[in-house]
Amino acid sequence: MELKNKKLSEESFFQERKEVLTHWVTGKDVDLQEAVDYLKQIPKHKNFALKMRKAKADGITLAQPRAGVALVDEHIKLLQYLQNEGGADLLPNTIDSYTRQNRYQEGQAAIDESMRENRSMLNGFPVVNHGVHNCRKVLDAVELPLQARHGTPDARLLTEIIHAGGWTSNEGGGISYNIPYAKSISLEKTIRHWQYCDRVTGLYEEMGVEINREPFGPLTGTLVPPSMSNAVAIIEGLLAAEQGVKNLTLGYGQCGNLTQDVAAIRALEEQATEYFKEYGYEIDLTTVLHQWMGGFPADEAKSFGVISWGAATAALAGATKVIVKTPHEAMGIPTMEANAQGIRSTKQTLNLLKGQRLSISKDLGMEKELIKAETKCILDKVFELGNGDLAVGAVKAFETGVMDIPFAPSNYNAGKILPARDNNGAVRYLEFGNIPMNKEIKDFNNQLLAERAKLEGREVSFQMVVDDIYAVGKGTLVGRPE
Ligand SMILES: CC[C@H]1O[C@@H](n2cnc3c(N)ncnc32)[C@H](O)[C@@H]1O
Repeated sequence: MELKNKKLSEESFFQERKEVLTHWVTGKDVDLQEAVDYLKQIPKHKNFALKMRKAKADGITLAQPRAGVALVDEHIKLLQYLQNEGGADLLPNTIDSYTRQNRYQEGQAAIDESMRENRSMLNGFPVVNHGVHNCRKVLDAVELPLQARHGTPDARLLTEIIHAGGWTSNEGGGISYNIPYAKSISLEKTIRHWQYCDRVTGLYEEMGVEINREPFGPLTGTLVPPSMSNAVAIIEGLLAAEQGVKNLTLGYGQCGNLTQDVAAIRALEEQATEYFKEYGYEIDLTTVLHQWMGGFPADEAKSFGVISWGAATAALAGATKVIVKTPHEAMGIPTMEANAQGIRSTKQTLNLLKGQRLSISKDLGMEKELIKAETKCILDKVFELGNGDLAVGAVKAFETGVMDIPFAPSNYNAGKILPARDNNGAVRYLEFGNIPMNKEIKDFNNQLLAERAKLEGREVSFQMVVDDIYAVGKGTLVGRPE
């Protein structure tokens, strides 16, 4: 399987598709033309791509939770509650861990057990087991667009089923659903799997159905420097565009310093637009900010502080969408009620900030240019490593540590990078590993960390990283020495 960043040919795609649809019995219900006809009759207010485009045009930030349980009827009740009591603008279908690993047999066993126990024995909705018609049943039961949110390295059958089932958005990507989610699956494999997923989206677009794609921005969600996550987002956006994807939401995980987070979202949108233009792709681009993805305070009142801060950051950045956390984040899967509270808290803050934006200050402008310069250093090297082929370059970039995600479980990740916060809480590179930043950028990062060390009366060290990882859960942003 020679990997290249080239639109899959009809012949090779449909050849592969025959096999993909046999991965589980529910694949037999996927019929492309029947699905297109079904998708074309879905009311417009239930199309994810249309709703994202309108939100961007209206300059508003939409709120979307995560949510998923094992059984169809309970899942419907949950989504209806988040729609009606939470006030969600978009609905998720968070998919369970068995499905994410293509372990459908165990998914079925857990469904059976959930029915016996009358409670969800899965941490999400096992969409492959439930199949196309149950996806449509879920869509019929709500008044909002639906998206699949998961962490699936091989999402080919999942993608076929959700779109035939009327869900008009899919999260993920060959890098963003591998490096943070898997231990020993090669990037060649997952980038190729996600070229297939994107080609499915491209095919629907060519047949007149708009489908939204959203690479997974936050990655490990643990102090990921904005330029590294923006580089991954832009790469996955370009790979998707080559397969015919037209409607893209690029994402970013909130780090906590307002200037840096707003700068990161603005840099992402501007730089992605520059790359799409340079490579000749017409993309309907929107952005999403994920509320803080790191450790949360256990105290529910404190968690609302974190949630509201994420909502405010998304609004002031002008992000098209914000992914909502809940006051149960420190415990695990939230109850329906806690999930709805997270949405209501978020919407209250979004409404208070409606129309407000962080004005372009000197600091904001400088931070945005820094992030774009750092991201360019990375992407230039990726294209060089691939001799111009982005897919090949991405694989080689991880092999050589040119791209490196902090705290990722994957054996394909170098793990030489170390992040830490500067005195204002902005995430900086403490160790660059093999990441190809120029001297000016390295000196600037080192200087900011040295300033923190001086203030704290300690050396720049790994202890800062550890302290920053626990800080938010303990109630601060910067992990100051005790
Ligand atoms: C990406 C990780 C995030 O997804 C959340 N999450 C994972 N599975 C579910 C789920 N089934 N329902 C609600 N939230 C969920 C988890 O709490 C964490 O905030």
